[in-house]
Amino acid sequence: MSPVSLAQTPAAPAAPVKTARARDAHVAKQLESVRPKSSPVGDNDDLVLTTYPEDSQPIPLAWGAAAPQTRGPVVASHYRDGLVKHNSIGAHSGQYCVYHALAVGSKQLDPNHVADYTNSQPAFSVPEQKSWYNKTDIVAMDPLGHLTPYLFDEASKSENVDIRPTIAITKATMQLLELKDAVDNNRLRVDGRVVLNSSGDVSVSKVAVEPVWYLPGVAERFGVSENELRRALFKDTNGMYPELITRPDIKVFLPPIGGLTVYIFGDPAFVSDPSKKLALRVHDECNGSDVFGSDICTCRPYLMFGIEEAVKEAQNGGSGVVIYFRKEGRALGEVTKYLVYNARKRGGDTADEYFHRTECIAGVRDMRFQQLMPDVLKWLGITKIDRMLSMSNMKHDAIVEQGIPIIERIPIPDELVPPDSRVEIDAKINAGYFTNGKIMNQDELKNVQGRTWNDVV
Ligand SMILES: Nc1nc2c(ncn2[C@@H]2O[C@H](COP(=O)(O)OP(=O)(O)OP(=O)(O)O)[C@@H](O)[C@H]2O)c(=O)[nH]1
Ligand SMILES: [Zn+2]
Repeated sequence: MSPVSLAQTPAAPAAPVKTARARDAHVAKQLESVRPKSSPVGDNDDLVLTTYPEDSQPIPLAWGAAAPQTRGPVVASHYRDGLVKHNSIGAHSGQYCVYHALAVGSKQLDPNHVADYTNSQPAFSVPEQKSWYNKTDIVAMDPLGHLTPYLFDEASKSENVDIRPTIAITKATMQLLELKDAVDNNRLRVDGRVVLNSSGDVSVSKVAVEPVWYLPGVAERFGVSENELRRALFKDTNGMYPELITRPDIKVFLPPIGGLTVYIFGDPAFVSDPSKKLALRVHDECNGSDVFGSDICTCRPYLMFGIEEAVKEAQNGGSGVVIYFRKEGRALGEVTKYLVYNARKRGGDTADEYFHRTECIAGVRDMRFQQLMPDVLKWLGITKIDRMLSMSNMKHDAIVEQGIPIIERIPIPDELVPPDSRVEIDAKINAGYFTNGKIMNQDELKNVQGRTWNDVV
């Protein structure tokens, strides 16, 4: 197998190849040098390990350009003519790209399947924003990702490439026991518009977003150079994406990570209307609590409180937004989180040691890095947040740093803090989370104790 060495990385893109026919011959010749000659897993003559600028003719993609057609589509797929024409590194659908590969590999999916998007168009419109058309406001999602089948259908056909949406917009009715309880106990009223009936069914508009990173912009948010970011992404994923190194001309990367979902209560048009009040909860995934009700943290109760407050804001003539990010266990994953739980329960679960236990195992206490989170707020056209349903200083600072003021911060009410999660909440408050109550010192935190294994069993 001929190795693809970093030394082959060209300093700058070569002059473009003129005609399609000449280009194809040129590409075939160039790609010969990077084809594996033999492989322990069989005949791989048709595989290309990576591409180089001089082999390629990417479809133009000018991130932040002033109009959709000058901006151009995000093209990641190597199928059809995509090998030569792709303008993005990585594959669609975040972490689910691997399932796509399994479907193709197990011959259940034709890789050249052409999607039929009939009737899949957005169920409501998100008003176009200035932030969609500059290089700095939005760097972690494609602001045109919901419009691709309509804006770039022609390009998809004429260029013979796969251009896929990365955003989808729909509507639903939500049924949650906590919302029924809120109606039963007169915290929410039935208005037939937002709260539909006495069962507490709620009308919601929602948006699913897959990650699309503009690498220079992401690097800037993290205060590193684009090259440092590319090298880290390449090396730390054990070389999963050689084009991060071999294609400095390609600026967009579809990372294999979870996306986000926006839940909007009330009229979606009000979200970007500064004359209407906005309540917002930004929530990071905690499957154990959010779905399965573990009482070791405040996640589900704060999420439910956030939804209830968002619904109230919508009923009061404003709107409410809840954004759910797939960043399980502070983006460390559930395995790390459970290892930390064990270490906490075996080591005396006190609030003064709460973050230290995660640091011991993961090396850091948190990998959520909220710097990219505000992009979706800008995409929605949010210019201020009247009521922020979060105590997190990291979320607060990231939003304010991106120029969106937060008028009021609302902590989780004490009565909603579950039995075993006092440790978490007091440790967080000591570490800088917002509170209207007492901030304990390190000594006092030693006395805030969670369950031990003996209590759990
Ligand atoms: N690694 C680790 N993650 C945890 C632990 N407890 C909760 N989490 C994760 O921490 C994150 C909590 O996110 P959010 O519910 O958005 O809350 P927050 O950012 O801490 O702050 P608030 O907005 O004030 O609730 C989720 O990703 C949880 O899965 C823990 O002990 N260890
Ligand atoms: Zn949790």
